Amino acid sequence: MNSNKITIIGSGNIGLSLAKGLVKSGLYPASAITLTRRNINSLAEYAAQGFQTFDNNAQAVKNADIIVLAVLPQQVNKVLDEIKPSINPEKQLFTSVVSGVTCNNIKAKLYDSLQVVRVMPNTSIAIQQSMTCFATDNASAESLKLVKDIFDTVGMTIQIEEGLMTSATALCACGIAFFLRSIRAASQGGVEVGFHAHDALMMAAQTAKGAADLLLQLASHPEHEIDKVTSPKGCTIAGLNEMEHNGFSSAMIKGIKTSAKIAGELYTKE
Ligand SMILES: NC(=O)C1=CN([C@@H]2O[C@H](COP(=O)(O)OP(=O)(O)OC[C@H]3O[C@@H](n4cnc5c(N)ncnc54)[C@H](OP(=O)(O)O)[C@@H]3O)[C@@H](O)[C@H]2O)C=CC1
Ligand SMILES: O=C(O)[C@@H]1CCC=N1
Repeated sequence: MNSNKITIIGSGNIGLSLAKGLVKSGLYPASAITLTRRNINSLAEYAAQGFQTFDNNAQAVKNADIIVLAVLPQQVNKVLDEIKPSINPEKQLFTSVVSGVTCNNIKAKLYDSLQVVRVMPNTSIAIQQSMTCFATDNASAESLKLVKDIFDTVGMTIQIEEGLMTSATALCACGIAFFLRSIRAASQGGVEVGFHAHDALMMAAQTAKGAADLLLQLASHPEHEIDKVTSPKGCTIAGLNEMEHNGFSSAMIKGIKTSAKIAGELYTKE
């Protein structure tokens, strides 16, 4: 178990998913994690589980070894102004999951000497299945190892160039929604061909999980695995080609490009 203390500023969807994942992984006890939000009543159930909860960000960061910024991009500036007097740039490691906010944006508001690591997890971090990308322009190898070790316990990690963080947001963080919608669509197709909705959803989800695991466990290429499914003159190629004629791959590619573009513009939007 880790001995350092984490403060998550902005305990909404991703902040709470992270907190749950870290406790589930066994790396941190709930008591080592501080959660903040303005509406602190919404955190009552987490306080009951042993998390520290605050509605005062400045107070909440004082004893933290690691700070995780998890508010919306348009909420960042106000929060950074609030916590600046309580930050110790020589002792604390600052991480941010906020889309579109660069390490330099954060240092410009806080301290140049502060070590900042941008981290892009997704909501499956709550069940230790996140694909988490991280990047920095000034953190030490030791700090990066600390971040990697933490996020490795709640899924897979990859260090990337900071310039690719908005692309990572689209592919991996927004990606959860894209794949969920694909599964939902598959289940709706399943209902049309005869299954009850509940069964169809479970069948589609397990099929998607199996497809993903074929790639992850066998290090295989999708088209190689697709070739094994598509019997000549068969029903798979007929269905797949019908989907492609209707823009299946194109829709996913265009959606990811749009999300990446918007992710890069979020900080400037108030
Ligand atoms: N959702 C996702 O899958 C992912 C999101 N992200 C990024 O994470 C960030 C948060 O997204 P998400 O969790 O979806 O958003 P949410 O709106 O669910 O969470 C933001 C939280 O911040 C709290 N908050 C707002 N202002 C303050 C403040 N001044 N002090 C303390 N807490 C505050 C809000 O609670 P209250 O109003 O009570 O203060 C809210 O719970 C975004 O920047 C997003 O880009 C990154 C990866 C994945
Ligand atoms: O939709 C958003 O802007 C955030 C960032 C990635 C996932 N959710």
